[in-house]
Amino acid sequence: MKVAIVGGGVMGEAILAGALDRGVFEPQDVTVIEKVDARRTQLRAAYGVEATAEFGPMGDAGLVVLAVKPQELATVKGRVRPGALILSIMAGVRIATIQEAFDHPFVVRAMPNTPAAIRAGMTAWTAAPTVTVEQRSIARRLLGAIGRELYVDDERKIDMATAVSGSGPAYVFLFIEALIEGAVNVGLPRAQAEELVVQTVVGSAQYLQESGKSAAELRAMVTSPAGTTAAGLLEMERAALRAAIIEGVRAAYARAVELGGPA
Ligand SMILES: NC(=O)C1=CN([C@@H]2O[C@H](COP(=O)(O)OP(=O)(O)OC[C@H]3O[C@@H](n4cnc5c(N)ncnc54)[C@H](OP(=O)(O)O)[C@@H]3O)[C@@H](O)[C@H]2O)C=CC1
Ligand SMILES: O=C(O)[C@@H]1CCC=N1
Repeated sequence: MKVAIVGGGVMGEAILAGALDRGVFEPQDVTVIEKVDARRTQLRAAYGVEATAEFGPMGDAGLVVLAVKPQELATVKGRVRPGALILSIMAGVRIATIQEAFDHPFVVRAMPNTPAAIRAGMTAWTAAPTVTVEQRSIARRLLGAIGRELYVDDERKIDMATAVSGSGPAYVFLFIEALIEGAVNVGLPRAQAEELVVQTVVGSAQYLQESGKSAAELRAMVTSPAGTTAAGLLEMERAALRAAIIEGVRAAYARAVELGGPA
């Protein structure tokens, strides 16, 4: 099957790399449609795929991945062939908008995240009711190649997932940056601070995944009576860290809905 990836940026490349690595695509079947000349050169050299600024290859593809920014959808002028699957990862952009833009019924909407670049992504996805069983299985295989995938039955949940797992890596990186600054603040050299913090975050996430316990239970296990953690947590709660995160997710969700335009 011929594949066209429209937009060879951060996410377009992550999907390409994962799919090639897992044998979901073969390089000779893939064309990346990318307007930045230097990116086309890089992608050709790194993955052995075709890369062009022309939209023509969209018309030959059985699978068209839309990985441009939501605001750039209007600049994508290609036509898709009957029976092809369009898989969009654009934040906020609704299935109906894509169906209308390309006059095409078969649309999957997915929300991956940047850890997809190392096949550790989390993708929520859904499909228009018209999408066939075979097309759904192509989507599942592709998204499974870049990490975990979760099918959701309601398109509104894609906007919710955008605010949680799509944007989530940025929240986690902000927390990591802050924890490193805290470590430096109490006197640790930066390189040691980074090593301590990164493994703490990786180990905590892994422990949560493998222990079968909830985050609240695991947090309680760290928090000794009258100990250091209780002192630290009290200050963070006083600074409304928990409320700030909840409000942040709500704002990201509102922005995803707004990007989709009026209902
Ligand atoms: N980054 C993230 O964490 C995530 C992003 N997404 C979604 O993925 C999409 C892509 O994001 P991301 O990869 O970060 O963005 P990037 O800006 O890295 O990639 C988009 C690329 O497409 C190019 N482009 C724009 N218009 C066209 C066009 N008409 N034809 C060909 N190429 C074009 C852009 O060029 P130029 O830079 O010159 O505009 C850019 O190189 C967005 O819709 C975003 O909502 C989804 C999940 C996570
Ligand atoms: O910030 C954004 O709009 C995109 C979507 C999810 C992550 N990045």
